[in-house]
Amino acid sequence: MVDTSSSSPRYHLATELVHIDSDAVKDNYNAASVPIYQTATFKTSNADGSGSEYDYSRSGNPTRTAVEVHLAKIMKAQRAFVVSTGMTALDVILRLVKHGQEIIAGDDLYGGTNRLLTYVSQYGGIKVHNVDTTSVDKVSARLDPVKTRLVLLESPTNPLIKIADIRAIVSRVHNTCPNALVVVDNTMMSPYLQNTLELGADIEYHSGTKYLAGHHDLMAGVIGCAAAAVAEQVYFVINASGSGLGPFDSWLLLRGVKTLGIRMEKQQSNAMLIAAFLEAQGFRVHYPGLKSSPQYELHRSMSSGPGAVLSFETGDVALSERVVESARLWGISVSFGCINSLISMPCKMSHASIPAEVRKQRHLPEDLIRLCVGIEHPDDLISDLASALTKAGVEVKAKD
Ligand SMILES: Cc1ncc(COP(=O)(O)O)c(C=O)c1O
Ligand SMILES: N[C@@H](CCSC[C@H](N)C(=O)O)C(=O)O
Repeated sequence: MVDTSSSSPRYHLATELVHIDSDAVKDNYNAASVPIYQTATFKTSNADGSGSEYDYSRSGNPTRTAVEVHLAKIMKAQRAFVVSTGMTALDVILRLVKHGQEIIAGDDLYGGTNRLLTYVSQYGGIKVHNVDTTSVDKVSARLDPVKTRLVLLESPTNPLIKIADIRAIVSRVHNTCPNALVVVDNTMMSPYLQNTLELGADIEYHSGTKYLAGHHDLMAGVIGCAAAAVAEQVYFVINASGSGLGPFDSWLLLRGVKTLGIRMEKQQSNAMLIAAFLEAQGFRVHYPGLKSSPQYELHRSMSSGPGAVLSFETGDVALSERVVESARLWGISVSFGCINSLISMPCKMSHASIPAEVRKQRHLPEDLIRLCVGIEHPDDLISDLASALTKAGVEVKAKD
C-alpha cells in the first residue's frame, strides 16, 4: 500500500516523474534501472506458501509493483494498478457495476469505450445513459440515488475535445448518490496535465498506450483509486481475471513515464502553434488551448494545459479525405500521445465502431480530422499540413 502522507519533500511533477522510489522494489545490486522480473512464479521455503512477498505474477510481480507505486505517487492515488490495455482498465472498473445498476456516460466518447458500454447494456443488464457531459444539469437529471453506480467522464473528450466540469459533477453525484463512483478517463490529459482524483473523482484511468508509454511500442492501462476500499475491489478483479500487466511491459511503461513531462511540454507547445495555424485558415478548431474555445476558462481551472490532441472540421468529407491522404509527415494512424504526429478521420477509424446513425444523433461530424501532435519541429509540421491543405484544394493564407 502506498503511503501518500509521506513527509518526503514534494518536487515539481516533472522531477517526480523521473525519480523512482528505490524502496518500492528490493534490489540487492543497486541496479539503476528497475529489473525485469520475467518470472511466472516465486519460490518459498514454507509448506503453507507463506514467507515470500510474491507467489505468482498474476497476483503480483516486483516490476509491476515498481510502476504501480510510481504511478500512485504521480496520480496522488491511494493505490494504482497497471493492466494490459486501456480497455482492460475500463473492463475491470465495469465489474464493479452489478445487474440492475446504471451508468451515466458521455455522448462523445472514444469508440472502443462506447462499444464496451453498449455490450454491457445489451448483455449485462446494466442501463447506460449517454448524455452531454458538458452540462452538469444534464448529468444530474439522470442521477438515481439507488441505481446509479458509475458516472463515466472523458474530459477532454475524444475526439470533439469537449470539457466536463469535473468538480461540479463530482459534488452533484456524491450529494445525490451514496453508492455512485465518479470515474474519469484522463487519457487525453495524462497525469502530467490534470489530476482528476484531486478534483474529487473516485477512480481515474488511462490508456497507458498513449502519453504514459509515449512511443507507440506498448499497450497498457492504468487505474488509480482514491479510496482503499475501492482499490481492494479493483485488485480483486485484476487478480481474479488475470488482467495485470506483464513484467516486460511494466518495465517499458515505467521507462516511458520518466520522460512524460518533457514530451508533453513539447507536444503541447507544438499543438498550440498548429491550432492557431488552423484557426487562422478559418477552420472550426476544437482545442481548449484556444482563447476562442467556449470552455477555455473551465479547462484552465482544472488542468495545467490543453494537451496535444485537437480536431477540426473542413465542412466536406471528401476534402478531409484529400487533406489526410496528402499529408506526408503526419502518419495516417489511430492512437495519440506519442512522439510522432498522426492524422486521422475519427468517423472512419477510431470511432468507426459507433454506428453511423448514432454518430449522427450525437453530432459527431463525419468530416472531422483529428491531429495528434508529436515532438517534431513545429515548422515542419505546419509546412506539411499547409502543403496537404494546398494539394487538397484549400487556399492557404500566408502568416501575417
Ligand atoms: C480516451 C481513450 N480511452 C481509452 C482507450 C483504450 O485504450 P487502449 O487502446 O490502450 O485499450 C483509448 C484508445 O484506444 C482512448 O482513446
Ligand atoms: N481498431 C481499433 C481502433 C483503435 S482507436 C485507438 C485510439 N483510442 C484512438 O482514439 O485513436 C478498435 O476498434 O478498437
